[in-house]
Amino acid sequence: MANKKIPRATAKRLPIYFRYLNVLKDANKQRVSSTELSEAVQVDSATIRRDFSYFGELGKRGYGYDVESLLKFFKGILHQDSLVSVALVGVGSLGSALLNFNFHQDTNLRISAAFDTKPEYANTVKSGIPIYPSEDMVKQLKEQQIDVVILTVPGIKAQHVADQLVEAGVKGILNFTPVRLSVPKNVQVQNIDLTNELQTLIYFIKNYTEDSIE
Ligand SMILES: NC(=O)c1ccc[n+]([C@@H]2O[C@H](COP(=O)([O-])OP(=O)(O)OC[C@H]3O[C@@H](n4cnc5c(N)ncnc54)[C@H](O)[C@@H]3O)[C@@H](O)[C@H]2O)c1
Repeated sequence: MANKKIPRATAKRLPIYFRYLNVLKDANKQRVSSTELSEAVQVDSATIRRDFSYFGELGKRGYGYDVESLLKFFKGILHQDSLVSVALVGVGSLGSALLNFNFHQDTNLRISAAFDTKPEYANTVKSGIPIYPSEDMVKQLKEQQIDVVILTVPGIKAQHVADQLVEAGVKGILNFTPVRLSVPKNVQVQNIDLTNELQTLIYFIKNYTEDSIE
């Protein structure tokens, strides 16, 4: 069931559900109704039911959802039951901020290695994370069996680095550069474009009244 294809929009909402379920667990709540969940995560209850339906019967009509079992289920689906090591390439302004952030709370994600071309960064430690010279990148990624990389190099270097990441067997790239990367089909790229996000937000503010938002 974990390998079943689900829509991308549903997949993007799973971490939101997971985060809120953790909040409920910390508050010792044993069950949650779909209305309560809907209000907390700001996703309408029909969408939640449809999202959950991709995974079979997760709740009972009139009972709602059992927090503990739903949390256990999402942990498996989101691979949160084991530590996931992530690497970061490009320790500049944005890269340094992300190293410092390092996904501390409530996740199993850790940046465990960083790479940069600047000789002065080579073999130093920043925010507790070792920085390796980029000549060692392919070897280190293979040795440390890192599948996921955060890419924060200048746009002009992005495709070249992406090619090296593919060579190293990386399966997913969180791409902060403005470049649309060309990678084989078995490699997933998630583009984070802050300008785009901001423009979308402004578009929604200008074009949707409160009544028309789903
Ligand atoms: N700074 C922001 O707020 C921001 C926001 C959104 C997106 N971005 C994008 O993120 C990327 C990084 O931005 P920045 O402001 O941190 O840039 P930056 O110039 O401060 O940092 C880039 C770092 O990448 C390193 N680098 C260059 N080539 C490399 C290579 N081949 N391998 C490994 N490291 C290499 C550089 O030495 C440098 O330390 C850019 O593509 C930028 O467009 C930045």
